[in-house]
Amino acid sequence: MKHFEANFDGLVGPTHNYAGLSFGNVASQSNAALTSNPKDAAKQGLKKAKALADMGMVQGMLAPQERPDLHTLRRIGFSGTDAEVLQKAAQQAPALLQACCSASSMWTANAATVSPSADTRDGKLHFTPANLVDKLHRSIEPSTTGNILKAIFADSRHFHHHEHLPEHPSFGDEGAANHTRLCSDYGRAGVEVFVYGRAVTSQDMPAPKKYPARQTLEASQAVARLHQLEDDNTVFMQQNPDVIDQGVFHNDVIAVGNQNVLFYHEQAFLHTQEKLAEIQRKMDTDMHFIEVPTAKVGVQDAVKSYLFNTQIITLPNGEMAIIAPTDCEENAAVHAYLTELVTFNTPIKKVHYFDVKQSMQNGGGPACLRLRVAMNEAELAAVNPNVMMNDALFSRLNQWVDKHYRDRLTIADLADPQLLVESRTALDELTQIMKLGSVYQFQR
Ligand SMILES: N=C(N)NCCC[C@H](NC(=O)CCC(=O)O)C(=O)O
Repeated sequence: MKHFEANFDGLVGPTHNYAGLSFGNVASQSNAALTSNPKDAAKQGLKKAKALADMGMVQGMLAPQERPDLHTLRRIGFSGTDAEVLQKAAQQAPALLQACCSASSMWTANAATVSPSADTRDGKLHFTPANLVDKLHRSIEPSTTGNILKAIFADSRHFHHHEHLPEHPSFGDEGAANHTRLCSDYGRAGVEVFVYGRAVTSQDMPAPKKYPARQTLEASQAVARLHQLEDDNTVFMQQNPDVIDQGVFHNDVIAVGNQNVLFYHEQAFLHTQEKLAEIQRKMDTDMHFIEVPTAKVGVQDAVKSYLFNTQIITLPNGEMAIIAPTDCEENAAVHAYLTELVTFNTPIKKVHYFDVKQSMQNGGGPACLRLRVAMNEAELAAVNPNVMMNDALFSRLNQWVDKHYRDRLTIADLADPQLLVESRTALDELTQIMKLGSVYQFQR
């Protein structure tokens, strides 16, 4: 049976904006209050997804969430008509309104952790939506994320869905952004590497001092238990707290893996050599550990350019390619490194650059925009086909964006009741295009 790694990219929602909501995420904070362009943002994402489909990759799209989130605003005490709720929230608690308007679900690397069936004891593909408790605006995503994943991966003979972890900082879970699956072949049992920022139950372990560590060891262990992984195919590594304090708020900002390649910065982890040896011991093939030294690319350049928030994909011809943001091309040190990398003796042979600047300005690169789901043919055949990227879906979604999205959005616009109407109209139509059923609160 054939096996694939599919990428499911987050479709950028109609309220994409720059509110500076993510403390510890340098781009989000430094671009706060910029005017955004939701239409461009959605189209940049669609272009990247379509380009991967055209390279022969299996590519799907995940629907955005309902924003402004009137359900949450009402839950925290704003009442009246929808327009009144928006107006009162804007006047009395603008930060809460902004949190309820973020299009942050576009970064589907944070949607869930996914374990392919080759790794799990029950032989099913497991999903656990991330609770994202560290940030208010993200903590309101997991229930709808679960609805969307269930609407796409519906067949219980193949797919096993879990509830998100308890909503407490002890179980801070950021999903696939802190999880990398390594394997010799997508269909063979691999090694699932969970990278955490702090451990709650061992207070003497190092932790960042300035910025939050969003992922806990306890959350990673809980997901590994839920997904029925064996000790022999899991590795838990700690992220270097010093790099979290330099803006590496997720591990996928400093490391990325694919099959037998782990591409990471010299300063990414703690106890690096010991942990890499454990990975190698548990793998059934030789690993390529590609370590980028600080002397070639400093942490600041890595954070600015998102060198490691790149996708490493295996093309149908077996070669690997890197999908990088154009910001990597514009940074001299990073561009020089990538140009050299493809000449090394590793499976990575090409780099493709994509303009995803609307997302990058909020700290989301190509890898943040996608959730990886390794599947076999039978599982792929059970996926809702209406979310899979092809010529028809690409042109349908571009038309949909043209019809419903604004090309300019400021923070002040978030209270505009018309934006709510536009957003709901767009999402209602999208659920019909993607045949998702009623996944949103406003449809229930
Ligand atoms: N690295 C991965 N996988 N994902 C990137 C997520 C970026 C996101 N930015 C934001 O949520 C900013 C929203 C704002 O400020 O308006 C975050 O910090 O959670």
